[in-house]
Amino acid sequence: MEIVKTGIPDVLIIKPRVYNDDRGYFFESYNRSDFTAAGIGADFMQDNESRSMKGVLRGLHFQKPPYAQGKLVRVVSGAVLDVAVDLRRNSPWFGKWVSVELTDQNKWMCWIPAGFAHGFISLEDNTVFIYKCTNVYNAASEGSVRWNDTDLNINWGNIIPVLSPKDQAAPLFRDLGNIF
Ligand SMILES: Cc1cn([C@H]2C[C@H](O)[C@@H](COP(=O)(O)OP(=O)(O)O[C@H]3O[C@H](C)C(=O)[C@H](O)[C@H]3O)O2)c(=O)[nH]c1=O
Repeated sequence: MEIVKTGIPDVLIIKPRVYNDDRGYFFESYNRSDFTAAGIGADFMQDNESRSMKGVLRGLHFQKPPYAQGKLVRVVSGAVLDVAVDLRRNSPWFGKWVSVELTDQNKWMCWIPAGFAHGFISLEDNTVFIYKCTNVYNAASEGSVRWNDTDLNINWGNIIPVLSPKDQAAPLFRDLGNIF
């Protein structure tokens, strides 16, 4: 596998080695020793899956400490533009964002450490998004930030987004307070 640093060095793109043959393909989607050696979450505690029609935007979400989550995300069907926002106040990239297109064709994964808000917009119908989390779900610890916050100025592309009422009403970045 190839590990690629993004514009925020702690957010990594993992490009797995895909073995194609007449039957189809095979690749290792997770390998504890290789991923841990690359600095990617040691103990994952929960796996999640969601399916989204084209335009669905889920995010930007995080869980507050002590339930902060690192996420190893990928697409098994369809395509997303995946976005991570640095919420770590002492980070040189505080308030900065990176994005990467994850598809069932490139089979890329993205590692988003704890301390980031995460979200994606689905680029195709029936996009199935799966991810490993380094902590369990804790509803009371959930936090979010507005997808189109002008201080963040995230480029989500040209698809008109479809959001949950919760995400439509997410707080502004400037109102988040000191979380990480
Ligand atoms: C996240 C989560 C949700 N739920 C329940 C709570 C709701 O009744 C229902 C849908 O939750 P929500 O609308 O928050 O789902 P998404 O909008 O896909 O949330 C995710 O969106 C972005 C992409 C993320 O990075 C987070 O992992 C996660 O917040 O599932 C659970 O039971 N367990 C969970 O871990």
